[in-house]
Amino acid sequence: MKTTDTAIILAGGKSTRMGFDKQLLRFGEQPLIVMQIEMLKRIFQEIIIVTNTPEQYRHQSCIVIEDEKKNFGPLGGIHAGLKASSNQYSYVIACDMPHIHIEYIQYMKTLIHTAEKDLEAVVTMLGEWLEPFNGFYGKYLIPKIEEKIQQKEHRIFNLLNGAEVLYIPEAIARRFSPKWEMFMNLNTAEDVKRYAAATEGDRPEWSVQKKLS
Ligand SMILES: Nc1nc2c(ncn2[C@@H]2O[C@H](COP(=O)(O)OP(=O)(O)OP(=O)(O)O)[C@@H](O)[C@H]2O)c(=O)[nH]1
Repeated sequence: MKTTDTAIILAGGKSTRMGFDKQLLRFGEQPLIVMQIEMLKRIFQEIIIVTNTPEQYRHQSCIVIEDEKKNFGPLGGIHAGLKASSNQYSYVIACDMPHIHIEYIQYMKTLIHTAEKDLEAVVTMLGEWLEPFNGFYGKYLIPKIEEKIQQKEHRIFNLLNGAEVLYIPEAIARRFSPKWEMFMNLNTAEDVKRYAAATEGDRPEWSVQKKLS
């Protein structure tokens, strides 16, 4: 039985380029990560946040965990999230991605459910480049991630290289998100300013919270 009802939000990064903890980025009344949680709850029964600061989420009805393998970047977060997931496949997104595309997520779920093979991941290509987030990862990958971590290999690209992956071509993904917004992430304060300026009118002003709760 292929189950796809978990979303994992990766929020355990160092935010070095941003200069402040990305988990605290706020647009108007709500932190971005809380907006993500609300949106993802529409289509997922289980939400898992993988963070270094679990105490900040005590008011959220989510599963909140820390990396088991620390300092392995997003791969460590995916590993902890997949282990905690009660579904065979989990959707994975970074906490700095403001555009969640529900139809695209549903499309990927359908690909998993209708695939003849047992896939290990569904991710999208941008030309030759892999988009590691806004994709699905299967529990089958847990031992492979552990092997990579043991080899001190952090790159998601190299993990997927040896796995049964369905790569969605760019042209198909662009039918859903012509300007590629659904893969956009905010790495620097400049990115945030640019994004806020581009969405002026749609998004309330941005700020940084002191803490989430
Ligand atoms: N759980 C977990 N999440 C991580 C880890 N490293 C990065 N992430 C998350 O993965 C996503 C992409 O991270 P990056 O932007 O590449 O890294 P970052 O540490 O947040 O930022 P920089 O320090 O500027 O590279 C973000 O949502 C991060 O919070 C980690 O070690 N553990």
